[in-house]
Amino acid sequence: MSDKREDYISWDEYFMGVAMLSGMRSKDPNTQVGACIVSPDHKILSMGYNGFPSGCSDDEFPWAREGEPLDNKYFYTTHSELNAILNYRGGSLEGSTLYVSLFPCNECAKAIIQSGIRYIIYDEDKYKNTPGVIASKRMLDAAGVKYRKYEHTNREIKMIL
Ligand SMILES: O=c1[nH]c(=O)n([C@H]2C[C@H](O)[C@@H](COP(=O)(O)O)O2)cc1CO
Ligand SMILES: [Zn+2]
Repeated sequence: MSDKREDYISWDEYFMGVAMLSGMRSKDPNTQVGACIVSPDHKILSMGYNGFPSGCSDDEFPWAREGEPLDNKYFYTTHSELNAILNYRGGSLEGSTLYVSLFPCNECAKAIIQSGIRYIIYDEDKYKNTPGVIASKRMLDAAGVKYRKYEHTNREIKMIL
């Protein structure tokens, strides 16, 4: 008879939890996105969140959503998924799974496909009606990258840090 704990978190809760924790590092005042890439044997390979590239100061580059292209964030932010892919220095991401708190855009979809990620588990899909996300799904479908929505369990996790 085993004395194993029964209320441990599931793989999905674990990896989406890590993705969400990573997103908490984002300085974006409007949307914080986190990503976690996992190997087929459940090992975390990489993590990322949305932010400016190294050397581009969060205090000097703009976080605005509006204004001239050079004066808002969109030219400058690296998306969480791309950061997670680029943060991986170990070799191949072939066959891996991406947990991400927001459905990947078309630019990230290209990087996901080309890096060999085969599965996506996403939480929010708040830009689903935008051309970027429609194009993303079109490419992911064509390339055979599977995606599914994360199912919330409503488990509350409290950490005192
Ligand atoms: O897939 C994504 N991954 C990702 O990290 N982002 C980032 C870029 C921006 O910093 C922010 C989106 O900003 P906003 O929601 O204010 O337009 O989220 C945005 C997307 C778009 O789907
Ligand atoms: Zn993106």
